Amino acid sequence: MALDGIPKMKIVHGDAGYVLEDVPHLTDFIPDLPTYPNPLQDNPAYSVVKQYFVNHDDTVAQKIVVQKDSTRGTHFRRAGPRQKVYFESDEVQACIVTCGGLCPGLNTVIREIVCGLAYMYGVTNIIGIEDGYKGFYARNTISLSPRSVNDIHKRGGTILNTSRGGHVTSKIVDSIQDRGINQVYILGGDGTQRGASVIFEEIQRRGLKVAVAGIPKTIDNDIAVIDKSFGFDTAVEEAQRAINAAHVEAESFENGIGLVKLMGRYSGFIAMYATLASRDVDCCLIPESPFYLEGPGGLFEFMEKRLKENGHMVLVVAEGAGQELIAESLRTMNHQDASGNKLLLDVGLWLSQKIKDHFANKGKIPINLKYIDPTYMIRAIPSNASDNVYCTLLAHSAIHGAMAGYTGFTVGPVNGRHAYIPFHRVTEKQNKVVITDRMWARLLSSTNQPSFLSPIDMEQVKKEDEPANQLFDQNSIADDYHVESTEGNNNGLPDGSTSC
Ligand SMILES: Nc1ncnc2c1ncn2[C@@H]1O[C@H](COP(=O)(O)OP(=O)(O)OP(=O)(O)O)[C@@H](O)[C@H]1O
Ligand SMILES: O=P(O)(O)OC[C@H]1O[C@](O)(CO)[C@@H](O)[C@@H]1O
Ligand SMILES: [Mg+2]
Repeated sequence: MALDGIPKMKIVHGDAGYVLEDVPHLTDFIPDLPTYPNPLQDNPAYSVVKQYFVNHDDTVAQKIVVQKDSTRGTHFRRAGPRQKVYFESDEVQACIVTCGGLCPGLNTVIREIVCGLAYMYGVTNIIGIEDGYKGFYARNTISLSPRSVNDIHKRGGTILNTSRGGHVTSKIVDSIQDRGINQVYILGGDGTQRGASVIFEEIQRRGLKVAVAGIPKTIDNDIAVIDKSFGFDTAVEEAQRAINAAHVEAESFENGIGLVKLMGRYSGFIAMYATLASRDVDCCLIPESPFYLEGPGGLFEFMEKRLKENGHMVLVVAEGAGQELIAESLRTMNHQDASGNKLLLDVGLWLSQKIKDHFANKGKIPINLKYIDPTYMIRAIPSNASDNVYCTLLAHSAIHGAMAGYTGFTVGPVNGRHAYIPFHRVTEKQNKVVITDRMWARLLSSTNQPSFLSPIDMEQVKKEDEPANQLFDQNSIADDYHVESTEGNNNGLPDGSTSC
């Protein structure tokens, strides 16, 4: 339950600075719940697996690059099936809801929750809530079975539909209670996980035996703690097609410029990875790295040089880049969508016009600019093979956690191992590209673009940047965050927040 807006944390301390940031369990607020043997032990597919069940005290380390004298640091509870479960198969009434924007793989996760519950735990009562959170109280539900979801993973979008806004906690929990739902699987981004957290708190306050499991979804990859979000790889792959087209167009005309706008409201991961993967991009602009157009060291100077050298160039811009520059030139109001997310000004159109105006000036070279905006194309497609496997593991981890009585958690890989992470850890901040980290340096050295930072700016940025996870980059200095940023308690949390 929240105290001054801060959720109560379940922290366990161990030797050598070991800290477990645990997730809630139904028995925390409903004592004496009966347990049952896990039906998986009799499942022919799983019964042969040596050590199939996860040990009760298995945890996953957040920081795996360590030094001789390092403390052990923060850990999360390892995901996976437990010996004992807190639900009998025919007692389970599960529901699934998808919220926020689309993302490749949503249908795969839905399919695998339905099939996983049915095939691993013999659960048959599963319903889909349509249209996101508001569907809890505004729409009828749809019944889901392995048969009805059999080939949905081949389709983009979500068969349940999704929405932004419309989260009224009390009405959602009333609906959960009235329908007798006792496992809630919620797929969505940071906003959705915030919504899931307050649903969990209300369920806990009412003392209901209902497990709430969040499955993080966003192509922006802006969810903290987890290695990466599903659909991200698919989106990066699809972005290659747009970049290829931009390159072909640019190459085929004198002083051709291909400009591609990619998604990324606050985080430039898609633009950064699409650029690194393509090798055809001359300059990548992301929200985390401020840039400027005119004067020495600016974008236009770089473009003139590149066009002189190569006769063409490709620019990739993340939708959230340069917002302050556009706002300055357009003096626009601050608009929001139904979920309260800032509505962005179109950097692609703005930049196209600025580039055209610049090169139209007397004495400048004539250019051929082609602007490609594949925004929704990269997220409205089915997930690729590796995302499909990832989605399956996420669904299974969520099911195992809920069946084992864990609740109020988001599931996701931390350093490659699936873990149960308390909601507040994935919602307290967003994952961003750290421009003082090695991955951004790799990009700068691969495109050879300017950093747009003066030596003074660089010092400032180094001081300000809080390293976050960088997509499996185990060598990243970002991993040092949890030691360097702690004061006193060495667990990455504010002092005084360690009581359990
Ligand atoms: N603080 C909050 N408390 C309760 N509900 C919230 C909160 N923030 C967002 N939500 C709800 O979560 C849902 C999804 O939020 P949002 O539109 O921000 O997308 P998201 O989950 O962050 O996904 P995306 O990756 O597309 O941004 C909406 O229904 C919104 O009302
Ligand atoms: O147009 P919609 O559906 O609100 O979604 C756009 C947003 O969704 C995201 O893909 C995920 O948050 C952002 O990159 C983008 O700004
Ligand atoms: Mg969001």
